[in-house]
This record gives sequence, structure tokens and C-alpha cells, in this order.
Amino acid sequence: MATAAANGGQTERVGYITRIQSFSACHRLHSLGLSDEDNIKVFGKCNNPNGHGHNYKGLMFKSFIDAVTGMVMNLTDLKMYIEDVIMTPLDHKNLDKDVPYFANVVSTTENLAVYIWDNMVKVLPTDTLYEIKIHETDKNIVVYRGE
Ligand SMILES: Nc1nc2c(c(=O)[nH]1)N=C([C@H](O)[C@H](O)COP(=O)(O)OP(=O)(O)OP(=O)(O)O)CN2
Ligand SMILES: [Zn+2]
Repeated sequence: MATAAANGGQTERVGYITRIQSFSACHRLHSLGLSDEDNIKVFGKCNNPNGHGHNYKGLMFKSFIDAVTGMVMNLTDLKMYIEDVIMTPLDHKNLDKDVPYFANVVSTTENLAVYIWDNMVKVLPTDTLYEIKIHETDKNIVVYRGE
């Protein structure tokens, strides 16, 4: 159990750690709630039935810095969680066809962040996830904090 003595007498500190994970996937922006015509109006080139690909970069985490281990979370454990939640289901996949969640949810980066959040909280220690930040392109970045 962590003690203040093991931490040089300091009170608990909150740390933020980030792990950058790249993964590639293709998708098409298409809402089942819109007509084909409106889908084209709303999503433009991204509604092309042939889809298009991205090299996403997903990030994360916060928690108390454990007084004994000095870690917010062991990055080696984090790597395993990321493998299970991001890499196995999403990497080199067609989001709309290969990931059941996106069968009727538009595969925007916002919804991808929600998907990753919902699945990461299932495997991480309680209250350690701070945010999911996804770089869809160098210019387009989405943050989701579970709200
Ligand atoms: N709010 C959102 N808007 C858009 C999303 C999204 O996920 N959330 N996604 C897309 C497209 O899927 C696509 O990613 C856009 O790519 P693109 O226009 O090529 O990306 P850039 O803006 O970086 O390209 P430049 O043309 O170089 O500026 C569209 N909208
Ligand atoms: Zn896209």
C-alpha cells in the first residue's frame, strides 16, 4: 500500500501520461439517418462509397502517482490494454464493415474516440482514463473525455 513516507513525505500527486499509438483503418462517412442525397451534401468526398483511409494516432491517462511505484500506470500494462482495445479490433480494418459498433454509427473520429473510450474504461483501473485524443490527419484532432 502506498504511503506518504514512501513518497518522500509528499502528499498524493496527480500525473498525466500519454501513450501514442498509431493504427490504420479505412472508412466512409455515411449516416443511416440521412438520404443518399443528404449524405453527399453533408459528408462530400468522405461519402464516396469506395471509402478512404487514415493513419490514426490515438493517445491517453491520468491518475494518482503511486507513492511506492512512482507510476501513474505501468506503461507495459497500458501497451497490453491498447493492443486489446485498439490494435486488434481496429488496425488495418474497414471500420464500417469489420467493426460491428460502426454498422449503424457514423465512423467519424468523434465516434471513434467514444468507441475507444467506452472500451478502454472496461479494462483500465477505475478513474484512470483522462482523455482519448485522436489525430485523424495532421490537421484534424479530436478529444473525448467521457462527458
Ligand atoms: N467533425 C468531423 N468532420 C469530419 C470528419 C470527422 O471525423 N469529424 N472526417 C472527415 C473525413 O473522414 C476526412 O477525414 C477528412 O479528410 P481530409 O479533408 O482529407 O483531411 P484534412 O482536413 O487534413 O485535409 P486537407 O485537405 O489537407 O486540409 C471529414 N470531416
Ligand atoms: Zn476519413
